[in-house]
Amino acid sequence: MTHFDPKALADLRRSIDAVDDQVLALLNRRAGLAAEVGRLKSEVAPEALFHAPKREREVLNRLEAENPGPFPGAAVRTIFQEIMSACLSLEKPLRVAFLGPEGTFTHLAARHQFGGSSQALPQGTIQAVFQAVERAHADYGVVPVENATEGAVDTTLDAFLDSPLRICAEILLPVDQALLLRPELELGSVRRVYSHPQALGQCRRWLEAHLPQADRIEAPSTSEAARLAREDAEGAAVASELAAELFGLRVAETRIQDLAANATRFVVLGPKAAEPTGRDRTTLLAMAQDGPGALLRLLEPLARRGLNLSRIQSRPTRRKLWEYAFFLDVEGHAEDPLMHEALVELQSACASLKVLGSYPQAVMEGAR
Ligand SMILES: O=C(O)C(=O)C[C@]1(C(=O)O)C=C[C@@H](O)C=C1
Repeated sequence: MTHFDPKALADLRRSIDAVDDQVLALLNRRAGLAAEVGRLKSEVAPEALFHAPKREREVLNRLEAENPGPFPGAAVRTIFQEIMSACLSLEKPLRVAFLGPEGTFTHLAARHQFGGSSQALPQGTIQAVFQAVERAHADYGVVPVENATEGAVDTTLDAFLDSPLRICAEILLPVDQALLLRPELELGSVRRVYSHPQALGQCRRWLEAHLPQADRIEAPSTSEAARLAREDAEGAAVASELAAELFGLRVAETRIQDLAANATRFVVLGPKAAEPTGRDRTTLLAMAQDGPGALLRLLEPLARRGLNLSRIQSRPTRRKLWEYAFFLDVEGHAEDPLMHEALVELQSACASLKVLGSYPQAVMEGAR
């Protein structure tokens, strides 16, 4: 065994301190430059959104590609996302509405996309997130749209039917559900399990096996479920580990979802369309014309051009009996020539067609 040398450790830590001082000085120099960018922008358009997602993507891609290591590439992205979020807060803080309360998976997704220095505006419902952006109380909104186990989030799809908002980004996050209990409570004494219906669905088998005696009680969000469990002497919640921390609960079991690789896809509602990146996705909202072959006429213009349809979902329009709206996710950007051609053709094949947005395809966090 080698001899532990406390002096060598102290020396190394002193060297780390010196490097940290340099990192801090450089961060402040960077913040000064960003503040100058902010002043420049406010001279041109004081009311404009200062957030520049394309520039952020370029910065992250360049730094990750040029990173010689040993500093981990994924950490380069996370840290520089935070640095840019902090720099932007000096220019003009970004207001981000999301399905709250704080601690939901949607909150995690919003932080992942916009960093911790953005202003978090938790909303009670998915509809309220849409309204916050529509009324310009928020610059962006983050809502869940699809889960790997449970499928579509119908409330989000329905909100698009009545909203002028567009999708400007998507976020893909692994979702690990945990069973949270009051610190003194044992699993056998639980009588009620609170959670969002989607989360209860994701953990159906685990709950049947381990808590057959408990009633399932639906809550508007996983964090709200954690708050309810905190107030119920015989209650538990299915929520994130972050919610346990925020609401003073104990994590009785982690990763209780039926599908180990559970993930949720979120979309970002925003004011501006995203520019093409070469690896994009387009979401369309189409009302098919009534009559035989209507769905075929919707798909054919895409298939003929080899455009990959990654998802199709239908929802009743609630305007007319048996009338359906189709949500289509197609790989590519609306400005790509082939996609553009297909959209023109689709326009005449549908009763109505709306491009909900073209945006960069998300890569699962931690899988870059
Ligand atoms: O380059 C800009 O436009 C900036 O505002 C600077 C900066 C940055 O910190 O690098 C900050 C926020 C933007 O979203 C993009 C980049």
